Amino acid sequence: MTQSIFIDGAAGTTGLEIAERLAGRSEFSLIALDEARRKDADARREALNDADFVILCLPDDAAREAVAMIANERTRVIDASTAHRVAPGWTYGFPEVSGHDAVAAAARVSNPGCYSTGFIALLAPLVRAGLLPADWPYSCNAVSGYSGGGKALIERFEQDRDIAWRGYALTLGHKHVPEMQAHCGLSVAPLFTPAVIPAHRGMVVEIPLPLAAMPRAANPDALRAALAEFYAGSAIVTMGEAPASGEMLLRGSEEGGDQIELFVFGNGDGSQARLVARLDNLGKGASGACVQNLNIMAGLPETASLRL
Ligand SMILES: NC(=O)C1=CN([C@@H]2O[C@H](COP(=O)(O)OP(=O)(O)OC[C@H]3O[C@@H](n4cnc5c(N)ncnc54)[C@H](OP(=O)(O)O)[C@@H]3O)[C@@H](O)[C@H]2O)C=CC1
Ligand SMILES: CC(=O)N[C@@H](CCC(=O)OP(=O)(O)O)C(=O)O
Repeated sequence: MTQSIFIDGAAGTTGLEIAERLAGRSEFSLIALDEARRKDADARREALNDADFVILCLPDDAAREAVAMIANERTRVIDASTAHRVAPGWTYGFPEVSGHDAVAAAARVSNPGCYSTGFIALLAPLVRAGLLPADWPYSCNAVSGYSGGGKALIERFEQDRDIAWRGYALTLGHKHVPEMQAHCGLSVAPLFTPAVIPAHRGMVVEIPLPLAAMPRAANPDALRAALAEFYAGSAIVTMGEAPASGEMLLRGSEEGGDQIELFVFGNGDGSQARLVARLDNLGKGASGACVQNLNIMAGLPETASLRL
């Protein structure tokens, strides 16, 4: 039987990419609101309650408002915004880390933030295995393509070609920090330094580790082996090959995709390591993860219509 889907915020960056991925899927039918009605509260309320699955691609306040409009037990929700990522009653939509069964059974799924996806993919399995401490003050440095900031940041970067790097969250209160801390089980909030670069899409998230100074920390080879074992069998989370050239590149022309690649680099004596994740902020960082969660919730193969 065909299941109906309403993407609230379908005209935005994340919503458009989800619709592209779902085009041609016979298992789903899309409920669409035309341009004149896509922000009309009554039209949205009707669509939100008619759909089997709702995917929210909205700013946080509008996402909270949309959830409050759902007045039936049947409609299941995937929220791409930050509104519900540490909220009680919501399942964190990172199936590799939260568990596929939990996502499959959930009525309310919060899609992880793009930076958080890289951070949690790297750190959660290692802390859980006791190979890195849960009580260490981790740092995370990251760069994102400008599509991570939605329509407004895309317009800004495409109008001002002179911006070569944009550091932000300078007062250290980035909205992804609570989910990073909660879903890695850390007792101390990580210190997070994000920046935007003049590429449309793509991101690199890095956790530098002064292993020799850390209590209960394994060596880089053990960390790499543990991540490879944890994600063995996943077509989406993969281990990258150490580049023979000695450098990693993110190219502005890259088309992106729904995989995430993980790397563990270490120095000769194993006293320092760099955990690095490379992903597409619009892929596993947003739309690809929404479609993966939708597939799992609908009981379908998790990689259907993903860009692998
Ligand atoms: N871009 C990314 O890489 C990622 C984004 N996200 C999250 O996904 C969500 C969507 O982000 P993104 O697609 O980038 O943002 P965009 O700004 O590109 O799109 C948001 C869309 O929501 C629409 N909208 C705003 N308010 C309402 C409302 N009250 N009712 C109906 N529609 C409304 C906007 O309309 P209009 O077109 O008129 O402005 C716009 O089309 C956000 O919460 C974002 O944080 C999550 C992970 C990564
Ligand atoms: C480059 C850029 O601005 N990125 C966004 C995060 C994108 C993302 O993951 O969004 P949500 O957490 O809202 O879902 C930011 O840092 O606010």
